[in-house]
Amino acid sequence: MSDAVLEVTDIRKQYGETVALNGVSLTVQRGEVFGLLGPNGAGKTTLLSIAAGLTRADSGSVKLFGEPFTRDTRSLRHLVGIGTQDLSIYPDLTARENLRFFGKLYGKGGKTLESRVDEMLGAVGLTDRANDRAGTFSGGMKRRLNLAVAVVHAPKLLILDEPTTGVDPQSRNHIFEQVKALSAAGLTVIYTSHYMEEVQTLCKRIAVIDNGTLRACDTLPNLLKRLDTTVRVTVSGAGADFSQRLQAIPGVKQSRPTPPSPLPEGKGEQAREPTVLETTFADNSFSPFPLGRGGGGVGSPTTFEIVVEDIGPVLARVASECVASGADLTAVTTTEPTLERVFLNLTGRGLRD
Ligand SMILES: Nc1ncnc2c1ncn2[C@@H]1O[C@H](COP(=O)(O)OP(=O)(O)OP(=O)(O)O)[C@@H](O)[C@H]1O
Repeated sequence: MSDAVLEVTDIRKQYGETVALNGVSLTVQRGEVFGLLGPNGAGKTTLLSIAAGLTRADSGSVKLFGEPFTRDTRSLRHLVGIGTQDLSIYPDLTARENLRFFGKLYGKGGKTLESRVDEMLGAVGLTDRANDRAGTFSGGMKRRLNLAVAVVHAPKLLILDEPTTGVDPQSRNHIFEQVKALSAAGLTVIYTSHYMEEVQTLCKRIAVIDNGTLRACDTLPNLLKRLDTTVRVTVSGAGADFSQRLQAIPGVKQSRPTPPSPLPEGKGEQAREPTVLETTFADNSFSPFPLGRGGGGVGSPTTFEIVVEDIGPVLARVASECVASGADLTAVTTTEPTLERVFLNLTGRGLRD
């Protein structure tokens, strides 16, 4: 049996002139927490809504647990739970009534539903407020209840569209921990958020969409490998040709005297955006490159920026070049690749609203 819980193939969706999805295909595997990232208006909610059977695609197909799934498919609906970006809960119902309502909507009832409702209230920390109207809740409590109603019918696939937006750190952490617990219990989760650290921590694989198109879909380590590393090398007493010497080191893709920040911007997957490992040693006495201390050392320090794919083999050569050119190596600064930089590399820095 296939391990694919959700397979979307070549999904297209247009709202008037706006192309929300322009042929998106992806597969979510059983048991994984799958991250979906994209700037505002990228098409995430539209995709999730089609995947959950709430919106009809113009073309393309959705399979849920290997079965064709559309807005008209009733039999598979109970397998999916969706925590919508705009809250689904009813403000005039109490927390308990909301949970009962959504449970019944999916065909649950009786003692099983009542005990599930109690379980969910406890899981999201709302037992004490069970009989209060949801409209009286704080933003964090509403978000927690929104999560509970998404899973009250015990779905097999949980889709969460920005579940922690607009909540305080306590509620955010609570929701985050609940998602981890649900995942540990075997639920497959699709998680979309603008908080990169949430996605980086939770998700096994991550898709990035932009302008209705899938830009990348891979594991976090593989996404991070797309980035080059930029190393800032500060030396005193460097000769005029020092940048060229650095450029000549095997593995150095680019070298130049200190450019203005920010780092050069890559475009799409063709360009690998430089990133940096923050490891600065400003004090020469702690320099890990004692061999790099040449006899020169005169003049004010100059910083060069080099772009490398793999920092390891290059650093020793940088130190050797300092010795050879009689310069003092005074600092090396690098920066860790992050999901945020991968995201910006894939989607650009232009504002989207
Ligand atoms: N019901 C609709 N009618 C018209 N246009 C829509 C509708 N829903 C979405 N759109 C448009 O489709 C595009 C994709 O929107 P969508 O909400 O899917 O993006 P998103 O990635 O979820 O954005 P955000 O991060 O802001 O929630 C946007 O240009 C949006 O304005």
